[in-house]
Amino acid sequence: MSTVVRIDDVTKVYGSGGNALLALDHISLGVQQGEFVCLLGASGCGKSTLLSLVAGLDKITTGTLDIGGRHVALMFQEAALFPWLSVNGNVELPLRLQGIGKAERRKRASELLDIVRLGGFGDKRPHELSGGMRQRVALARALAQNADVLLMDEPFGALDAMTRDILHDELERIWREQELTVLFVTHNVREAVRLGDRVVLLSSRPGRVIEDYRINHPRPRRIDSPEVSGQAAEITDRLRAEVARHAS
Ligand SMILES: Nc1ncnc2c1ncn2[C@@H]1O[C@H](COP(=O)(O)OP(=O)(O)OP(=O)(O)O)[C@@H](O)[C@H]1O
Repeated sequence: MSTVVRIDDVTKVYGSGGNALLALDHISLGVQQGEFVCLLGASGCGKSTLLSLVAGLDKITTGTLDIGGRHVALMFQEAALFPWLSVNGNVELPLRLQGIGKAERRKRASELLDIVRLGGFGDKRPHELSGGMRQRVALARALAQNADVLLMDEPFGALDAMTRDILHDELERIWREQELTVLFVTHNVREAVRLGDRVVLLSSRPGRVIEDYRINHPRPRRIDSPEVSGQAAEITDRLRAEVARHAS
């Protein structure tokens, strides 16, 4: 297995002088090809910061971060679809930016919408869709970028539990079928254990890696299974201890 994302001793400081804020403190983390890694931690511990550094949206302060020139696609809690474009138009946008011609774009968008089980919805506008459907479109649009690594920042955080549960199943299926590498930020411990091959626990700010759990329960997992619940309880205890340590 090859390492797709290599983060070595990375520190991130926002601002400077008296306003300097240490967000990430000597983080080291490797993500292997095809791995599903969840980043978990208390609010403000730097999860989104780490994702934006991997995405190249911001610069590290010290250390090294190497993604070997690979392409990344990002997905956020809000689908951030263009409201004036149809579903097809939104999914086709990255294809258009890749210089793919109209007929091929339409064909590919249709395949991608089938993958996220939205076949037949291509002519709808984002406002005509539910929150879960909009996240499916956002996922199709991310897949259209043909990226090696999918970076997801609480993509299901705004959805109701049932919709989230269904999208966990869908994401797991797509991750396997498309052989994706996923780095997934959440503060939902059960969600992390439901989805991850690994759950990387960050300390309260400044973020440091305090545990790297390997989750070996067979897939597909149920979020309410005894295995997932048991491991989530163990990780929650560790997280609580960390938050309490930080607060004292
Ligand atoms: N652009 C920025 N400029 C200054 N400070 C920032 C910036 N972005 C984030 N921070 C600070 O860095 C710290 C880490 O923020 P970040 O959003 O990465 O945490 P998080 O773990 O994703 O939080 P949450 O779970 O609440 O979304 C916070 O204290 C935040 O206020």
